[in-house]
Amino acid sequence: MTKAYLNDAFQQVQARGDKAFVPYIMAGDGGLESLGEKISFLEKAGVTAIEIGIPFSDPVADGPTIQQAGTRALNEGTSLRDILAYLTDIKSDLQVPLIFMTYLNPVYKYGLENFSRDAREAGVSGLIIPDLPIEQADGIIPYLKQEEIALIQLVTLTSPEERIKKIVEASEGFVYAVTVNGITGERSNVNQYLGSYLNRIKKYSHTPVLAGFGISTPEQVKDIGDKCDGVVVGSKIISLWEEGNQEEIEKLAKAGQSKTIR
Ligand SMILES: O=P(O)(O)OC[C@@H](O)[C@@H](O)c1c[nH]c2ccccc12
Repeated sequence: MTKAYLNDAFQQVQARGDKAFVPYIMAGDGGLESLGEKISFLEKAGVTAIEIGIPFSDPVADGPTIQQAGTRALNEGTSLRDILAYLTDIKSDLQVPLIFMTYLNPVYKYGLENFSRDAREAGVSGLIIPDLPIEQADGIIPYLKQEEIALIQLVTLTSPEERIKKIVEASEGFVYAVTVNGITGERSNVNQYLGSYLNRIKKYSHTPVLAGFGISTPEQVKDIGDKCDGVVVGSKIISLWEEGNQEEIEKLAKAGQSKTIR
C-alpha cells in the first residue's frame, strides 16, 4: 500500500462524485488490540482513508479530546514500534489506505530511515508531521520517496499566498487545509472566510484539498466538503467511539456521499 494506493482512493471518490472522508483515531487508545476492530469498522462505513495518530507526550497542536486519547494510549504502554508491528500483522486484512499522523520526535527517535522502511512494511501510504515545516523536511524526504510514502503538507489560515503555493506544490496525497487558528477539537461555528481560503489553496493544488479541525457534524461535513474535496474529522470520532455511538460515526462518513444524503 504505497502512495499510489492513496491517490487511487481519492480518484475513486472523485469519479463517483463524492467527497473524501478521512477519520482520525489514536493508536493504542482502548488498547492496541482494538485498533484492528476500529479500522475494520471505519472501512465498512466507507471512509476514504484513515489517519492514525501516534501517541506522544507533548502534542502541541492537539485539543483536550485528542490529548486525553493520547494519554490513555501512553498509559496502555503503546509505542511506535508496537503500532508498526501490530499493523504489519493485520495489514493483509485491510483495504483502506492508512495515514500516520505523528509529531517529529517519535519518528526521529526511531530513526528516519528505519521508520520509513517499517512504515511501508506496515502498509502506511501517507504521513502527516505537523511540527515538521517543509523547509526542514529534506532529511526525511529521500527515505519516504524510496518507500513511496506520501508526505502530506498542512496549510494554515495564516499562511501567506507565496507560502501556500510552495506548500501545496510540495504536498503529496492531498493538502491538509487547517480551518481554524488553534488546536484540534469541535467548534460550533465555521470561519466565514473558509470558502475563499479553500479556493486559494485549490487554485495551486494538483492533489485533493481536504479541510480539517473543528468539524464535527454531518452538516459541517457536507457544507465544508462542498467547498473542497473532502474533510478530516478527529475529536468527534474519538468522542463518539468513547460513547459507543457508532451509528453517528456512520452518518458522518456518509455525509459527503452524493447518493445518500443529497
Ligand atoms: O480533531 P479535529 O478538530 O476534528 O481535527 C482533526 C484532527 O484531529 C487530526 O487530523 C489531527 C490530530 N492531531 C493533529 C495535529 C495536527 C494536525 C492534524 C491533527
